[in-house]
Amino acid sequence: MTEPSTSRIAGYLSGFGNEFATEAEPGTLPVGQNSPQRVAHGLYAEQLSGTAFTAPRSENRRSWLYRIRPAAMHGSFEPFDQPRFHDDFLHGPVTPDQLRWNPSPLPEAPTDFVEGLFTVAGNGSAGAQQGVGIHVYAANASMRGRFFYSADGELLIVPQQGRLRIATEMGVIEAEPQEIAVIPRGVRFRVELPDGPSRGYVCENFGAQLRLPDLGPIGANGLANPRDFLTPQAAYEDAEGEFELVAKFQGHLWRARLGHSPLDVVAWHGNYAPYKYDLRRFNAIGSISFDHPDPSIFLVLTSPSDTPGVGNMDLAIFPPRWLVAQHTFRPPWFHRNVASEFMGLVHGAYDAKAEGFAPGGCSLHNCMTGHGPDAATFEKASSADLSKPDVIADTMAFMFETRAAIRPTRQALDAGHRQRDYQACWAGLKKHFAPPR
Ligand SMILES: O=C(O)Cc1cc(O)ccc1O
Ligand SMILES: [Fe+2]
Repeated sequence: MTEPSTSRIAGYLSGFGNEFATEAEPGTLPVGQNSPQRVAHGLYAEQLSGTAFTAPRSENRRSWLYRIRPAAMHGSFEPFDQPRFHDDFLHGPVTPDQLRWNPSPLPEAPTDFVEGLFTVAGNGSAGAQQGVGIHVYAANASMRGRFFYSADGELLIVPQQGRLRIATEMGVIEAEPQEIAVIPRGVRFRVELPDGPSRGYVCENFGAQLRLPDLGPIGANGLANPRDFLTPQAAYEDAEGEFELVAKFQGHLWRARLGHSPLDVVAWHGNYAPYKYDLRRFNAIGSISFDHPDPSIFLVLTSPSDTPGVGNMDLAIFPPRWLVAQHTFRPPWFHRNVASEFMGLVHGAYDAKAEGFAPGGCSLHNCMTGHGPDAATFEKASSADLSKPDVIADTMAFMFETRAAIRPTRQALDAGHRQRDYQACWAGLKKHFAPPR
């Protein structure tokens, strides 16, 4: 069986959540209607909804796909054995410890994206339509003859090492480290690894779809700007053969036989589609007077919960920036938060941790668990010369922040690459207290 390649890869369509219209063959999209008696070029029309039909117009997401064969055509599903990727967060012990992991080891045996997913933590469930699954992937092979979708949540993919070529039903996304890609719930795709061994993070969002946050007093521009979000143009493959469709459904993986490539959408229109965003485009806003601002200033995307202002899940990043605050401890302060924080490092070093937090690693600081700068960072920043600005260059850390506690999985707690001595990074903080006489 030869692997099909997408027939046409054009550029991207720009904007967040737009009503896009794109066709890989001219004259495919019906004019003035969605479902004509016969679709042009002998295609099938199919609607893919991402919100309830009756969701308010501002929230409503759906697309119309014009494809060679409908998505209904596949064999029956049977369990697919990949036990490292799941959403069983309820059975592991939940510790209030600060937790940190070294970068996930890259595999030696051939391992594709689906096989290389490893669930680290999460909360909520697909059934409850709230919470997140937090996974890392470490893979060295392109998916061959295999396609995947999650019916449980949209997938926010954060590559850390190696580019991803994500061929989806709606077109091809190429995402490199320092970019993110979001694949909506249900959209089928194949991940190819043009750089070989690759690693990254995935947040599977069971709640409301990610969106740009309101900007409040920041104004009409800033943080992540809508036009920097890129959605692929339609691209299709017309291939028959022995293929496999892997689905994540209610926390479990399933496989079904397919006699054709499901990436056979010749044209589509709508506002439910994958997208990518280059985190280096983020317009960081920070303190130009004093004090370190709350990390909400670094919000890229948010999945709202049913409580206004409280995210089911937020994506924040810590990009390169200048630090100029006066009479201020410039790095992140010591803190305990009501929200729970999973962090990863895509590139460089993170300003609160002098060592130990390596690119490809991750940390988890749960609700009300104390954390902050390590001892070396504290000593350095406490005596830094504030008459000069500091530049934080060559760095890209991120945080998945959730309202519910993030429950680590048993396999993550037991993993050889967990740093069992993580707390030691604060052990050297000296007692400086000198009471006034
Ligand atoms: O814990 C962390 O390092 C993340 C973080 C960064 C910051 O600048 C302020 C608060 C916060 O939780
Ligand atoms: Fe924090």
